[in-house]
Amino acid sequence: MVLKPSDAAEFTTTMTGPNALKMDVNIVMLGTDNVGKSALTVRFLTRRFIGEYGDIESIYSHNVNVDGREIAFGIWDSPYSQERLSESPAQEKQMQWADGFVLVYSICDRASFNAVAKLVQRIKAARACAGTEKASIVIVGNKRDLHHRRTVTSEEGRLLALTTDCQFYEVSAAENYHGVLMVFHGLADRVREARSAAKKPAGIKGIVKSMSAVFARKRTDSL
Ligand SMILES: Nc1nc2c(ncn2[C@@H]2O[C@H](COP(=O)(O)OP(=O)(O)OP(=O)(O)O)[C@@H](O)[C@H]2O)c(=O)[nH]1
Repeated sequence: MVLKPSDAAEFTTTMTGPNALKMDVNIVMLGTDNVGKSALTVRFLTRRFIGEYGDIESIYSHNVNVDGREIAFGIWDSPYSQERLSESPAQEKQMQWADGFVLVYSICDRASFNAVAKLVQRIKAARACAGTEKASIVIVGNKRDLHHRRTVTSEEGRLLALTTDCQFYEVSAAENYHGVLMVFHGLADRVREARSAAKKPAGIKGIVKSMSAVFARKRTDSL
């Protein structure tokens, strides 16, 4: 099913608990032009690589069953525009809607890699500012089949992911369905973990806080 971005607010993000058997995951695809955002999306949705994708902005919905758990993916794929990579009302809307982000660069295009590095920081800052749960981000180096034209090494991609607490995959939307599947399933796992962590009490600080609350209540009770 394809929705228009204007339907984004109506596209529910309900979730009945981190261990529920059904889970909704909204994903935004970001990256500079021609890196393969649409190719990755279409590969995941249809298992096919069709070569040319046009410039239509869409939100796709796609249900899959992973290890007995149903995941309802919403995937927002928009053609590259400078506006989407910088602070803007359009980006704000995507930030609020998204549970996770797939940040795509081409291994043959260093500028696209640099743009991903900036995007990671921007997303983290926006989430921290909004006080929402930790951003779940997957960094994807696409066009692995074009290794003879590579300008970004695998190590650089891996290091960026390691230092920014993101997941990392190098894939070829053109040649390998399984790698693309791993990207989306991996991101769904991260989203589930982030939701579980957000529900847990805040470690030792949380325990001290709740004990203080109990003792404070006892003191007032005995007065
Ligand atoms: N060789 C190769 N080409 C790819 C791969 N993925 C995408 N392409 C090609 O790269 C071009 C751009 O792909 P798109 O999926 O349209 O890229 P996009 O990031 O959505 O681009 P914008 O819509 O401009 O933002 C197309 O010609 C694709 O066929 C890949 O893994 N390998």
